[in-house]
Amino acid sequence: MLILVANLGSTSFKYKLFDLASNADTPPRVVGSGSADRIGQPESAWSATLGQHEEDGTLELPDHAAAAKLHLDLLERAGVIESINAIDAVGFKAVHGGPISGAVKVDDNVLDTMQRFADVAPAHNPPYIAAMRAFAKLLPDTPQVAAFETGYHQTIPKARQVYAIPHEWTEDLGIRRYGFHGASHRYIATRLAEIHPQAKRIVNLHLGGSCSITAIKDGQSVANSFGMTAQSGVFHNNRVGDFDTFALLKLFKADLDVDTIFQRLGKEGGLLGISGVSADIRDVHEAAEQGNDRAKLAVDAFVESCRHYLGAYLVALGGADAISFTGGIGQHDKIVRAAICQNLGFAGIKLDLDKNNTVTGKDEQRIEATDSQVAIWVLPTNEELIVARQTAEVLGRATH
Ligand SMILES: Nc1ncnc2c1ncn2[C@@H]1O[C@H](COP(=O)(O)OP(=O)(O)O)[C@@H](O)[C@H]1O
Ligand SMILES: CC(=O)OP(=O)(O)O
Ligand SMILES: [Mg+2]
Repeated sequence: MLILVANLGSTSFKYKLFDLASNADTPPRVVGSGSADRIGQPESAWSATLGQHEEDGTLELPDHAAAAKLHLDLLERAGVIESINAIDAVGFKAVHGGPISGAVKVDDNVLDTMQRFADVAPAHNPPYIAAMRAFAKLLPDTPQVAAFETGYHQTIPKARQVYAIPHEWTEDLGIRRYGFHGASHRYIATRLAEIHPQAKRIVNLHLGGSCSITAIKDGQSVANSFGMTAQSGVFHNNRVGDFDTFALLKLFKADLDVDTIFQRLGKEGGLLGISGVSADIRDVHEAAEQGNDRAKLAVDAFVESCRHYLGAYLVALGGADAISFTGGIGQHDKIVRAAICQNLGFAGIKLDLDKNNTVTGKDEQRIEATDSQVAIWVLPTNEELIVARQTAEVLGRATH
């Protein structure tokens, strides 16, 4: 069974094409994969692995649709599949389904619900809705599954779900913390259970275009930094993160209308807002190195934002056996990892700077000092594998 999993990140397009054997003991095989970064920027670097063959290049003015088309064409051209009609199902790492959580077959009700929540998921729901519609046109008979990110976080205790608001808003309108990045946090929890089974208390830092931190106890999510929406918690590439709701009153009084305020908080905040340079941390570091004070402030504030939740979750878990870094920044940014781990010896967390500097980001590596009580992992995430398994499950096929 060939399952294509589409991961439309806030800054990237990623996909994997899995061949899932009917035998549950055979692990899914990736027959093709690819990515494109800097979606929405002038130029994107893309790469693809198509069987034994690798290719890369650049794409001008990339959006998710252009990146998806490029990769589907490459799959056909490289002969990995004869035509896209060979794909048996498409799984989406969907984000906000409001009351719909976990994995479900995409139908009009799912699309309508995603549309109703598009206002609170502006960076994610619109491109997913567009992609689902585009695939339905291309492959009208191929089933689609949406694996909503909130599913993994259903184990978060109520006291960490509620906002301190009139309770009828929570009960009647569903205004509460949901948590996102469920596929990634679930993958890391599952993977660490295999390669580091002694680690029962884990803080996983998924830092990418969107950033979130999860406290994991015995494999389950018990806290996640995202709230009602994927704009909250640790701040993001260009989205605000945690913010004081009453500060909005000052913005209204400054004669800004609601749409403008939310547009700017959702597109001109985060790393971009503070630095004024870029939403991509690679550019922000470069500017900071050249002496740009706002760029340096953006990196420092980002690190503080991460340490805030790391500290909170160490308390929630009563200490950690392991912390792990994943996502584009988590896997590749040694400056951020080192700054987050600085002076945490009191909590048993000590980084080995040499290991931190030489880690590939593509392999599973440990970077703690020999006298650290807490393991520090850098782990490539594999959200697509989780979504492929969920897709097969929804469509009624047993998988490994
Ligand atoms: N080699 C790198 N070094 C440092 N940061 C990187 C690198 N590659 C990507 N990033 C950061 O990771 C972000 C993308 O992370 P990713 O997890 O792919 O994002 P998303 O899924 O949210 O689109 C980029 O915006 C950039 O800030
Ligand atoms: C919330 C979420 O899934 O974010 P992203 O796709 O940007 O990583
Ligand atoms: Mg992502």
